[in-house]
Amino acid sequence: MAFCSPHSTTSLSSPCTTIPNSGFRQNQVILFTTRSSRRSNTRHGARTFQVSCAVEQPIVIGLAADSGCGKSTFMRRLTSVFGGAAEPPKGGNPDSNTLISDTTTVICLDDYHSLDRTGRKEKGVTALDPKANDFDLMYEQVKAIKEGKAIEKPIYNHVTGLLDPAELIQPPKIFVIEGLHPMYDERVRELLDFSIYLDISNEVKFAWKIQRDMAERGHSLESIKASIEARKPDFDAFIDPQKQYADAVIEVLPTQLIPDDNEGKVLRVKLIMKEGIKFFNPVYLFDEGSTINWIPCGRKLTCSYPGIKFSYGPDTYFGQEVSVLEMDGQFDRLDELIYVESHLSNLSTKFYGEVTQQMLKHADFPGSNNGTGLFQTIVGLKIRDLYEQIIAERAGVPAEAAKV
Ligand SMILES: Nc1ncnc2c1ncn2[C@@H]1O[C@H](COP(=O)(O)OP(=O)(O)OP(=O)(O)O)[C@@H](O)[C@H]1O
Ligand SMILES: O=C(CO)[C@H](O)[C@H](O)COP(=O)(O)O
Repeated sequence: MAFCSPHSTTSLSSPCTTIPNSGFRQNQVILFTTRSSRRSNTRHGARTFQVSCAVEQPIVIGLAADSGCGKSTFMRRLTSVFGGAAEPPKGGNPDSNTLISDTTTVICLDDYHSLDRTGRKEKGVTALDPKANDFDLMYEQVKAIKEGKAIEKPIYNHVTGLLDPAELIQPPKIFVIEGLHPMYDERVRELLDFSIYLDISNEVKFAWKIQRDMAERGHSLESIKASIEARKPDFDAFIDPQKQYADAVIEVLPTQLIPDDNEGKVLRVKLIMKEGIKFFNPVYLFDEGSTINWIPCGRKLTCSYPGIKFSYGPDTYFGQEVSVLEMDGQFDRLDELIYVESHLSNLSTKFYGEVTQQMLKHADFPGSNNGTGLFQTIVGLKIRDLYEQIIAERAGVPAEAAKV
């Protein structure tokens, strides 16, 4: 059996053993290419490892949204679809932003901030500004992972506001990059097998921020307002435009069921799904391609005021053909969701009722009683399906044979 050593420069085709104490898996040959020389010393030597042997080539998913818009919640739902719990890297930095499960590794793109909190303040730029982020390194490392190579990714520490020493990330089956800029850089965008944008309207964002930052972080109403206002120009310039590139957009708006509602508690949520994406068939209600309005409240679905309304139909989004599924209102009883599920098609479930089961399992997550939770769960199932189809195509077998 071949043996890999840290300074090996040969690529071996035969299986190789794990480097002792390195954390590397079996069947990987590692060629260390230290790139710390071109990094500032605050980077603590981010490195790219070349790996050969029979390693997996991950599929790469991008999830874009502003801070506090539900990315972590979405990631927890996605991981759960694959059946595992996600945890930070074992024995690593307690402030790591990475979450690893059996199938997925989720990294936070804040780790590619090139300026720490003080640096941003000195230069007068926000974290949303591309000038505060290292897109070359982001591209290099996402590409390396996609090629099945391990990386040493920097860590941005949200507690201290500093750039911490890098952490080792192995290529998983599914690699998710979540954060402010997954679709900003064209090179990174090209590496994505699927992309999602969480588009939270200003009114709703404000309501969620108040809820979290006042209740959990002790911020004042004025400081929350000021922070949203301060971010807005850069959000509009650099974050929001990414939604045109997303394969699926979850748009969250105030309800239309309550006139002049400004509480932001009842939500109208749209799932905008691009047509013509390989391995992604948009979900539909009743009849594919028709325009449908459906009020399911009545004998089979309990609805208190203001009720629930679904809509579905074709549309265009940034000049591209899309299907849009919309839910306005909220569920009173989550177990009754099965009634709605039975009227939706192309859900990519493995058994009847899987959407309802997932939603019930995470009834305590934010948004479980409305379209945010429902559509996040559906997109999670579509990603599982996409993964299985890509793996099947690579292996030249029918998709059924690659089911996880
Ligand atoms: N679907 C939802 N319905 C209601 N509130 C929500 C929903 N999703 C998120 N929130 C609110 O927003 C907060 C942030 O959610 P989450 O941690 O998932 O977002 P995030 O984008 O990962 O945030 P950050 O980038 O700041 O870590 C939650 O604590 C909750 O208050
Ligand atoms: O928009 C953000 C991404 O989640 C953060 O504001 C950004 O990462 C800066 O972090 P900090 O709040 O620690 O200065």
